[in-house]
Amino acid sequence: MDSVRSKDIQKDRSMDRSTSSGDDKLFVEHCKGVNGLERVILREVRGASVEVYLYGGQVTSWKNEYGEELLFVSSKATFKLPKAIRGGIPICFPQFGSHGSLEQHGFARNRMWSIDDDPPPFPTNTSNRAFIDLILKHSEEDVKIWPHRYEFRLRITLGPGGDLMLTSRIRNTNTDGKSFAFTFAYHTYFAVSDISEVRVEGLETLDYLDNLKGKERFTEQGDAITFESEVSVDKIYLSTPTKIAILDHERKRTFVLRKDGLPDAVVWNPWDKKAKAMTDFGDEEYKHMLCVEAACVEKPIVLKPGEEWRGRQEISTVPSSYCSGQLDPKKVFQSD
Ligand SMILES: O=P(O)(O)OC[C@H]1O[C@@H](O)[C@H](O)[C@@H](O)[C@@H]1O
Repeated sequence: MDSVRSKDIQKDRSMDRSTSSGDDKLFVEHCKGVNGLERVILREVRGASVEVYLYGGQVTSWKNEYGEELLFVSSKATFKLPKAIRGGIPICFPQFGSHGSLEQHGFARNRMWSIDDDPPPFPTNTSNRAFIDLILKHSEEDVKIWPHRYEFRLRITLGPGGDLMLTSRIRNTNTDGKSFAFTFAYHTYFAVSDISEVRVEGLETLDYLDNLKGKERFTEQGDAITFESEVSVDKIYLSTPTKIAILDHERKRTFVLRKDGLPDAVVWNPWDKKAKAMTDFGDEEYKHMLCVEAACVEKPIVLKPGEEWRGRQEISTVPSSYCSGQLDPKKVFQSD
């Protein structure tokens, strides 16, 4: 679907060569993580870092230049196959949630991904040195549950300013002429000081499907979304703007999420009852996390053989000591 111009191809090739030089070890370190699982650490000169597990192709840590953790990972996360790691940024593919016949959130989050040493050209900003390319392909086992061949390439980049970018490129490699359809999400767990101090801006007045009410469609009323009603929240906002802001008043920090190719956004917090029912989640941890997920759920993406889809999420933080009215996500970006 996306065509890449030859100029971009040349630029990318020269960049890909530069990333194999010795000093790039400063930016990309390969090591073992919890339970001996393969892990990659991306570092930027000012001190920001990102950790990625090949298990699930999953980001499990994103720290700013002061070493503060910006993502939530449960203290009870197992880091053990076949359970997905609870926290960070699980990849939901080829199915979001229970919207289909596959296991919840699809299988990409509990498969072992590989490093993609020779990714096809990729138009990127040449100042980005800290990035890793991962790939997941169909296995003969998976073809039995989802009868399609695909190549899923994931580039994870830590920008010089500490921004975290994830770009997915999914290609239909079926040889039987069949198209396939999938739904998708970057299931990002943001770390927050106290859920009752958090507001989400950019989703007000939109339609959403309520997962807790049989996926029925409603329209969000009122101002920005807050979490004080002492019940779990599990909503799929439809056709959302490309920028969403998550404001943590207590910590005076705003997360800014930008997305492309992903029209929907899921907001999830399990609250206390569901938290207690999850074996890999602490009873009180719901207070310190909020999932805001760039997603494509309502209208599945359909790819013909040879076609490729791209979906991108970029997250960054800005200090927030704003008061209401200044919280327009566009303004947050302009000050970036
Ligand atoms: O426990 P899981 O499979 O990781 O899912 C967690 C939650 O993920 C959210 O994205 C879904 O909207 C919720 O319905 C779900 O409960």
